[in-house]
Amino acid sequence: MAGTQVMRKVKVEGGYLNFSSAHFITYSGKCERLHGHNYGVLVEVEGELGSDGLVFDFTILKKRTKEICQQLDHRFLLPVRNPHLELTRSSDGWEVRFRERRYVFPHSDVVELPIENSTSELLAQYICEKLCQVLEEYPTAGLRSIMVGVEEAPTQMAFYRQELHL
Ligand SMILES: Nc1nc2c(c(=O)[nH]1)N=C([C@H](O)[C@H](O)COP(=O)(O)OP(=O)(O)OP(=O)(O)O)CN2
Repeated sequence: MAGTQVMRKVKVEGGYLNFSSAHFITYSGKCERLHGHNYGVLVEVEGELGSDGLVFDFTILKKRTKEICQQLDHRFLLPVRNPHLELTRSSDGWEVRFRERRYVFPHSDVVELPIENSTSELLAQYICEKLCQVLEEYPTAGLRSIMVGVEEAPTQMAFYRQELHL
């Protein structure tokens, strides 16, 4: 029908799209205690149908998202841009201070993230931006947007959506 715009979407979630990590966030002048989550990740890609009948291949989307999850798995999520933490990098690890509290993490246990806080919102943005870089390896001219959701717990999830090819 003339004037009708068709929007298609593919989504991958669940299964092995997860990571288990330690973190704490700072907010309202406080800093949480160190704790962990079994995070779940979902990715939605919107776009036009390609000549082969796919918007984007599920298999590639899952595989490349999983690779990003694996980089975060079993690590401490260190938000290196957090203005409320005193961070010192040395040859044997990271020292993290918040007021009287002090943590020391060996490099092997840390993933350094270029974000201000390890909230689900900013983790979703980080994963989305990493995924966009990776997807440049594939034909993506028909894609219109990508959204990543990060679930901290079954009752709470944050999303980040980015328009593509504007
Ligand atoms: N919008 C957001 N709010 C909160 C985030 C977040 O990432 N985005 N994160 C947290 C904390 O990291 C915290 O780990 C989760 O808080 P909360 O659910 O309150 O803590 P519990 O796991 O103990 O929850 P219970 O359901 O009470 O067991 C806070 N807010």
